[in-house]
Amino acid sequence: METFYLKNVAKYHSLVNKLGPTLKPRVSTGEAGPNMVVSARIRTLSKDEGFPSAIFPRSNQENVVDIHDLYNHPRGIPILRVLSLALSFDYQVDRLFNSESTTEEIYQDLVADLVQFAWNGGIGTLFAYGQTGSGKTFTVSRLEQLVAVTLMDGSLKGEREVYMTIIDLAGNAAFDLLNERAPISILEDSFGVTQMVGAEEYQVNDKERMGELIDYATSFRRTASTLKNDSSSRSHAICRIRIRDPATYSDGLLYMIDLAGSEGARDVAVHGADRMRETREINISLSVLKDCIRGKAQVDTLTSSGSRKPGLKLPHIPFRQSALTKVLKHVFDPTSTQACKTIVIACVNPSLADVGSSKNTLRFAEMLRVLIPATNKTDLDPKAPMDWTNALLKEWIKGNSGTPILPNVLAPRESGAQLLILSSPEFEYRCQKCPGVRPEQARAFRAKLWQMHIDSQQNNEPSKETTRSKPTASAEPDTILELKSRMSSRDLDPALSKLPFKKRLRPGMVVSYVKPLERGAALGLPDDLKLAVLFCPAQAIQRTAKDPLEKVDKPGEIGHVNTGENSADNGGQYLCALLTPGQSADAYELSLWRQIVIDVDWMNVEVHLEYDAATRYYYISV
Ligand SMILES: Nc1ncnc2c1ncn2[C@@H]1O[C@H](COP(=O)(O)OP(=O)(O)OP(=O)(O)O)[C@@H](O)[C@H]1O
Repeated sequence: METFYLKNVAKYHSLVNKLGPTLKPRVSTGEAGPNMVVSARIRTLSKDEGFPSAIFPRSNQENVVDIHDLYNHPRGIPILRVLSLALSFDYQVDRLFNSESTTEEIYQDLVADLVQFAWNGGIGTLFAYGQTGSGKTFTVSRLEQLVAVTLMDGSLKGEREVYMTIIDLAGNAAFDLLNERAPISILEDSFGVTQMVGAEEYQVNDKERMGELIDYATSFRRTASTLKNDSSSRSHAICRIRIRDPATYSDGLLYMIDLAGSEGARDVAVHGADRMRETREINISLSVLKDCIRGKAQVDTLTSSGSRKPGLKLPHIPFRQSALTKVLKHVFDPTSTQACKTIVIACVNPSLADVGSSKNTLRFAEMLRVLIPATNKTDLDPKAPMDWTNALLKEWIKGNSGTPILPNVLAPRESGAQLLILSSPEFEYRCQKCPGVRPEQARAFRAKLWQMHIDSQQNNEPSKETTRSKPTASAEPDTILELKSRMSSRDLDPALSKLPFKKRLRPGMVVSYVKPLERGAALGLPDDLKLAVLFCPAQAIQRTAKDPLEKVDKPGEIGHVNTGENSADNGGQYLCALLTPGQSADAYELSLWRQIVIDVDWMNVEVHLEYDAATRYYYISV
């Protein structure tokens, strides 16, 4: 085929030049949601490749590209496929970067906001997807360096601690790229939290150090040569940046993922059976990823577009089906209450020789776009923010802020539900972007929205009934409400309650604890934090962090996890997550990332908590 293309380069140019500029415009049936941007980057075409460019950004319609493929007609005269199958090869994304766009432009347009979002406590995820040699590593590695600069140059407001972990996944096996590619395990603990067991996490304080770690990890990435790329990445590389706010102990997360190249069967045929199997595994994990990204976007759309109904059956998100999506559980888990934003960069090589793969990549990108249908609903409750579309929300902001909080700045595309789950630093940051808005006004405005939401849910008796219903051990939950109803910390076996609680410690149990003063001070914990959820025995996560560059052992550097140096018996310690007081009395928020090790001796008593889906808080039940 490549010979055919090369022989007909002149013919191809003349056919493309004859095409008029106006092809039938693409018509969107809705608008993109605020939490997902699907973009495409057309890589620069090197002259040495010898093929003309076959991908053409449409001049009269933004973010649409046409691919013109040459067809070897049986009568012997090559024709453009696009003429015989009009509209077959045009694709639309949310944001298109042409071959002149630099990675710096992509960063400014898409990624800078994602970094700010994670800095403010959200979960930001960036994927680079595309066939081998399409520029994924080129794009992600430069973006990582730019992220390092932003995180470390002091331009973001507030104090944060930054931690990095970099792993790669080949099939279902996982390896630590900051520890000489040592094998690690991706496990879900009994509390349902995914742990990268054995992976090291490093605190970083300057951009040089971050850059060194990124380069060090790259040198351990698994690569092999393909027809398209001399050193093709045959694994998914995941860089996780955890951004801790020491004032609140909450974590924002930024994932930057350079996916393995999707190779066609033609490319791997010359490499034998092992390579075929490897390619099959990569393609399966990419397919699961597509289902998860799409499923999550559908769930977001259904639960936040104003069309959510109680008991609504939500799409299944198969995040347990591959190691890649398991690591990203809290991005895809529909029960996650942390706000998430996702960016996909579909990378394509514009060469005519690659049209087949480019079409696949752009088709994949299009499939990830879940559009929010235009709605003219009239039955939305004006007192229930969960129901509000973006238009209603903007109206409310305009009429209620009292200060000049601009609707387009606070909620450019969000629905009411999406604004509610935005982290408070992000909410306040957006308010303060409006001239003249003070921090206390921003906080008060958020409280006003939340109060309205809580009031609206309290009037909604049937939903309360559902959320408080008895847990059942059988059958997978189908809806968010049903799932939340099982989020009680009570032991499912009432007979066990007769035993002293220290004899029946189990993951998921909530305990109150009193820490000896000097230990509390050493951990830097505020005095009011006295409830915690047990995860697992401390020895299950004990480790030391080895600095891969300086070869120095740094015990206990991971997060603020105390590895129990003062304890005589490690079996008497549990890794726990803290519960922090919420906005209303007796309400608590679960901070999954604020983990500490607690001695059993410090524990006082078991506390029963019930999750209330309406307010998204845990309440002490008597
Ligand atoms: N936008 C670009 N401008 C200039 N050169 C580029 C660009 N994108 C990629 N390249 C070059 O193309 C080659 C392949 O890029 P890269 O290794 O990033 O591809 P990849 O998609 O990560 O491939 P694989 O999946 O096989 O790892 C590299 O030599 C890279 O420098």
